[in-house]
Amino acid sequence: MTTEEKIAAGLSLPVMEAFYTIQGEGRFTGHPAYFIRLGGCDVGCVWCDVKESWEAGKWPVLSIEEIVAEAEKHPAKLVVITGGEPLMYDMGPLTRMLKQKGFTTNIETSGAHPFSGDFDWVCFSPKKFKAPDESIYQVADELKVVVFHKSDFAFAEKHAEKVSEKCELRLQPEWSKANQFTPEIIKYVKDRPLWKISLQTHKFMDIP
Ligand SMILES: C[S@@+](CC[C@H](N)C(=O)[O-])C[C@H]1O[C@@H](n2cnc3c(N)ncnc32)[C@H](O)[C@@H]1O
Ligand SMILES: Nc1nc2[nH]cc(C(=O)O)c2c(=O)[nH]1
Ligand code: SF4
Ligand SMILES: [Mg+2]
Repeated sequence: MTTEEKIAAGLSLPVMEAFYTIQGEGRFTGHPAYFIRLGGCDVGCVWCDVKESWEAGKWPVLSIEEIVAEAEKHPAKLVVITGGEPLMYDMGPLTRMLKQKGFTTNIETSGAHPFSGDFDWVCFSPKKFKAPDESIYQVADELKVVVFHKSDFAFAEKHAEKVSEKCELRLQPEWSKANQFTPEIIKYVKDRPLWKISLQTHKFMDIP
């Protein structure tokens, strides 16, 4: 099999970085977790905080065996797969291997590509820059909308109408606009308690 064929089969993946840290955002904020950041994203968010991840070809391609062996070196059994956009790849083989080894598998995704993989928790963060694939709405456990502009509240409600009833709803201030939008998000959530606030707490702690 060529490297391209292995990537297409989800048996090897471009890995920008992998690191053991504390989940800073969303439902599992505060939980120690091993992050696997895959290279490659075609969504193009103007405010993306990892633009260097976008070009897949820049990053080393590792086999899923190598990726899982690194994850096993850390005490927490929680893995967060992020990127880049992880759903550009078939997440089936990597997530099945992680689960066989006893890991809980979480994903951070824009949902812009068809859903794949065996995930215990799906954090769906839709973007105006590339519409989500319809496959994400039924599997999302958490809808996490980044607020960068006042129109993002209506954008959030539009996606909230399409997710399942059990899906948790969160608003997260875009980091550079947090001073401007956090007061509006606080008021919004107090008035509409189906929504919760998510902050990028790792940035306050100055950890990866
Ligand atoms: C870098 S993305 C990678 C995963 C996937 N591409 C996605 O967007 O969900 C990880 C999370 O960070 C959020 N994010 C990215 N840049 C941000 C910023 N400047 N401020 C707040 N959240 C941001 C995204 O919305 C997403 O929830
Ligand atoms: N600590 C920490 N928590 C995070 N939660 C989601 C992140 C991401 O970039 O996907 C992230 C990240 O980059 N660092
Ligand atoms: S989808 Fe995620 S990784 Fe891609 S540009 Fe947007 S925030 Fe960045
Ligand atoms: Mg991040």
